[in-house]
Amino acid sequence: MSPTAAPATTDTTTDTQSRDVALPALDSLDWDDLALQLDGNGFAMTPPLLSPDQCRQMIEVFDDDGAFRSTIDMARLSFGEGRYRYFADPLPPLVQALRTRLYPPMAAVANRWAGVLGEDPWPDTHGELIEACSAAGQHKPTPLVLRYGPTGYNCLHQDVYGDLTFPLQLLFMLNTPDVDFTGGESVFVEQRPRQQSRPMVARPGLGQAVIFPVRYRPKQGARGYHRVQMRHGVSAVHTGDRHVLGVIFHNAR
Ligand SMILES: O=C(O)CCC(=O)C(=O)O
Ligand SMILES: [Fe+2]
Repeated sequence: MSPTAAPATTDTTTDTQSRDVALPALDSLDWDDLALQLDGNGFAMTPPLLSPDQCRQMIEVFDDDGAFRSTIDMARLSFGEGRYRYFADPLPPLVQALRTRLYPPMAAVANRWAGVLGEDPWPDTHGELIEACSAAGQHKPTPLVLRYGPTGYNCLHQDVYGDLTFPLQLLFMLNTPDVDFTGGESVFVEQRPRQQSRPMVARPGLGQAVIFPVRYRPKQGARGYHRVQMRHGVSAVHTGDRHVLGVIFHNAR
């Protein structure tokens, strides 16, 4: 570090490092197309956003105990089969960069949704969202890495961690489907009011992300907009290992 550099606090160190993370595909994301996918199907698939190297780094960090604040054995809690680990603060620069750089365009979608549903608007920056989380007693980071081996799966759920729930989240595929693993589809079930539920499946490739609602999204009906609930999970992995990076924007209690 140069002698003129500002004194390092954990936060500024992470922010400085995260500004240097190369994520060129983020800048050319077509948010109009992603919003159309979200409004039409309830989820949106991006082009590859992470490089194969970045995917490998995120898989390797899974075995670094010091990087995580908590580890969940899914079978023990009847959540499914596999393990996931929540990152500790300070987040790895890549994860911090994804959270801060993806938040503003996601907040634009979230604010359009809030508008039609008559809900309060979301702040423009992720820093402000994290301050609002702190004020609500939600201090713990929620980004996580999940590892499923053969027979591993994840029951349908919603990632709610307190009163404050930012309405959109992402998952990043860290392996190559049909090469590193088989099975293990991302599953979404949309629960429509007074109607049967709609199942959907996504198969993101290496480095691709899926954007989806944490709890619900607005859908236009005959009498204006209503909320359509969504849950997500993973079908059984048949062979190999499947790793995913989950980016949730709100913090946890
Ligand atoms: O492994 C998956 O595809 C789902 C991960 C998940 O539940 C999440 O990222 O919140
Ligand atoms: Fe989840």
